[in-house]
Amino acid sequence: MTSSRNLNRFWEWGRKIICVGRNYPDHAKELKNAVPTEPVLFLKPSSAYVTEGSSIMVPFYSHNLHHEVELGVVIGKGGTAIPQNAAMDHVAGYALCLDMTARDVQDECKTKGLPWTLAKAFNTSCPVSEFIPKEKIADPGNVKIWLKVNGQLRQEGNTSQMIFSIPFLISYISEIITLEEGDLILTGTPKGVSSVQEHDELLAGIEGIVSMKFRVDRPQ
Ligand SMILES: CC(=O)CC(=O)C(=O)O
Ligand SMILES: [Mg+2]
Repeated sequence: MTSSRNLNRFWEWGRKIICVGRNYPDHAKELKNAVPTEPVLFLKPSSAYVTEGSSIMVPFYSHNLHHEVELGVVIGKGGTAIPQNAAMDHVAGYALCLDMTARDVQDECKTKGLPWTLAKAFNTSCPVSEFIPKEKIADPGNVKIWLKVNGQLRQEGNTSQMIFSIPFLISYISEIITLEEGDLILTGTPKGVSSVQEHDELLAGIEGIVSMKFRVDRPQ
């Protein structure tokens, strides 16, 4: 069945944003977390989306907002318990994404054993690039992603460093949470996460494929 909605604007669909944490060993280590043996999952609401031309807003309750550059996978065909060998048939394309994280709040949540919602799911916590059709990335398991703050390189990694591959993640997630057309999976961040301030300019890219620019602001 074909959909009347256009996946080129997947962020308007209001579907799930499923995030994978600690999927790069060097990032797990920089935050002194154990390297996971099973994917760490959390969710963002669709109100977290922000696209170029709008600003990333620092949540009023945070004083340590971090960038996390990640490859996003846009689901084109839904499914439950999708086998790994069929997983890529469910992918419509990709997007470069930021998993903006209120690190001070996340640290407090971890200490208190509370969920990460305030740290990860606030408005504008998921900046995204334009939609990248599947054919434009021949091997999503081998692309370079990077992020600069005010012209300074802070993050640079390759998706080949991911602990859990995209087919594995689609299969694993879909056994627990049914995937729907328009869902987005954030696949985790490489090392180099750091603080951003009001008025900073974030420039991020997938080498040779896409780049995107966002400004950071604070609500008045
Ligand atoms: C510790 C984290 O915030 C995990 C995360 O989001 C990641 O990408 O890794
Ligand atoms: Mg992340």
